[in-house]
Amino acid sequence: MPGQGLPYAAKGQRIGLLGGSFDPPHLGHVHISKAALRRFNLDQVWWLVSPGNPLKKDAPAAMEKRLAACRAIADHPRIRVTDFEARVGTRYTAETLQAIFARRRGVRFVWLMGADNLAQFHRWQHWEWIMENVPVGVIARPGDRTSARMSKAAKRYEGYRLRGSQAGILADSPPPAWCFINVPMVDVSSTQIRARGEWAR
Ligand SMILES: Nc1ncnc2c1ncn2[C@@H]1O[C@H](COP(=O)(O)OP(=O)(O)OP(=O)(O)O)[C@@H](O)[C@H]1O
Ligand SMILES: O=C(O)c1ccc[n+]([C@@H]2O[C@H](COP(=O)([O-])O)[C@@H](O)[C@H]2O)c1
Repeated sequence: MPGQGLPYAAKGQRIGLLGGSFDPPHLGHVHISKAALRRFNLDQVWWLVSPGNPLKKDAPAAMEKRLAACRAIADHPRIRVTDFEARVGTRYTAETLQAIFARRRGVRFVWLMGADNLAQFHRWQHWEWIMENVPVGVIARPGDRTSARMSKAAKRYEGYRLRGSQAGILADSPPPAWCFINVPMVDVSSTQIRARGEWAR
């Protein structure tokens, strides 16, 4: 089966998947990727540049523009950028994960997201399947810690939450397993950058 732009990973490696609109990418993405590499004991983080978030009504900037900006800012040997979702024709994370698992057997994946996404995770297609099929690492984000902790997904899977001190074993933990890590927070968002007129769609 062709890789379709999926980075290489050896069997047994621990890979964090950071899905995002990256419209535009910013230092918050770099910061949480580095924090995830360290705290979740990962070998790589792959940025999955989304063709378009199914819950966002406005289309993002062109894929080529976002990919180029991601590659420029993610200048780190263990962060890889891919347009895999556009190549396989999916924008739903559950489908993306199935496609990745089929192409990279024996690799240990962790789904990464900021706290704002945990707060609305129960609106994602097949969200319970996601929780039950991949460990999930959640990274603190300014303003979203409480709503994330009180969210439907957090409550439903509270019994499967690893403490922050156990973050290093998340990738090796059979799902459901998730972990919220408190890291120094970087208050930047793509919305702010677009509002300042520094990025055109
Ligand atoms: N500053 C940040 N701190 C923590 N997580 C972040 C931060 N910025 C982005 N993320 C996380 O990175 C992932 C991709 O984010 P995305 O590309 O949507 O950026 P964004 O800044 O949230 O964009 P927008 O403002 O357009 O919604 C999401 O899981 C999001 O929660
Ligand atoms: O699968 C879904 O239903 C779903 C709903 C909302 C968001 N997502 C994914 O969540 C990731 C973060 O999206 P965003 O726009 O907040 O960067 C990105 O990979 C999206 O495809 C996925």
